[in-house]
Amino acid sequence: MTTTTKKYDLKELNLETTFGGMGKEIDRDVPVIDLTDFEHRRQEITEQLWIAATEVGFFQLANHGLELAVVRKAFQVSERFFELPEGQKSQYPLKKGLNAGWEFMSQVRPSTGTADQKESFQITLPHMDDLWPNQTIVPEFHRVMLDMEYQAWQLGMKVLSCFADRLGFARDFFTQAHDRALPDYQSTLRLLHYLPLADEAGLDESIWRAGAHTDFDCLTMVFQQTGQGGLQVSPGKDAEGKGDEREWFSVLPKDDLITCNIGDMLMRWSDDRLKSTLHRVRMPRPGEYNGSRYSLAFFCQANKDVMIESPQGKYPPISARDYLLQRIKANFDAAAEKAESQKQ
Ligand SMILES: O=C(O)CCC(=O)C(=O)O
Ligand SMILES: [Fe+2]
Repeated sequence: MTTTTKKYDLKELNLETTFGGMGKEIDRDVPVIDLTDFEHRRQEITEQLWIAATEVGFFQLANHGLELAVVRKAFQVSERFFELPEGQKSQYPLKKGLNAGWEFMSQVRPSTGTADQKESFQITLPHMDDLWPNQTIVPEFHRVMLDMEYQAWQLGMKVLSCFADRLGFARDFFTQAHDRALPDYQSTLRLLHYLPLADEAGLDESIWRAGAHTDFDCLTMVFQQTGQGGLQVSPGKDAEGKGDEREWFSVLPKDDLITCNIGDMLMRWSDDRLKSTLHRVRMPRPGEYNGSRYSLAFFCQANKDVMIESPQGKYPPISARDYLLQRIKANFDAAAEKAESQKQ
């Protein structure tokens, strides 16, 4: 088991350093919540979301209204992007601290201390000026991703409006806090490509497609493709010191379901009533499909100038800007420091 001993300012980050081990696998179902006829069934759906989010922290949305054709197109275009030669992709480098642009194996999770085996391209609308591949480089990229980003945002706000109701906030509280029209908007659509594995590769327990972590945001919506598994969830983030006794269950990917989880911002905003849940993406094991895995994730991250204030004062107020910056720094600085020291 690999653990790092670094001390962070945020409670969430110090906890994360204790989560890196394999643990043991259990079977558990993720609650599936059917959004059919949302406006008429709002109350019932809110109850189901609340139970799933307070008890498990993970749930899947069915009949959510986000067209499958849009999602499939976004996957296609994302694959076209990742197929580009490295020299071309590096024209769109990740902007430090802004969640915009392309990175390759640069995310080191505090839980594992090793780089995630993946590349990603992040879309955060206010920072994209020079980052859109044009029509000849990846046809339709801009149009398809804008459409996907908008539809994901709309659905995210619908789900968050249910949590707002239940928390006693105005129904549009989170929509205001994630205002797409403002320059400090910082919700992110992330295209992910987990690298294929060589056939002869054995199992290295310190290497992960995505090391164990909780998300920084309010709500994450992950789109996955049938047959490309690996996402695992550990219920009960707060049970510290479990080491290899920590339990993990796998989430079965399905094209028409959206896998959602609560992130740390919403956990703070709800005085820990809503659970931000630990998860990871494991490597394929010998004999399993070991080709590329693609996923798309939309992170509902409150606008920079919004203050995250926990109603019962469990956490000191912090701006969404400062909160996110600390989390990004903890994930990306290790790789940057290493690259810098290799240059010297
Ligand atoms: O790709 C996945 O299935 C999960 C991705 C994830 O957890 C993340 O990017 O935060
Ligand atoms: Fe995540």
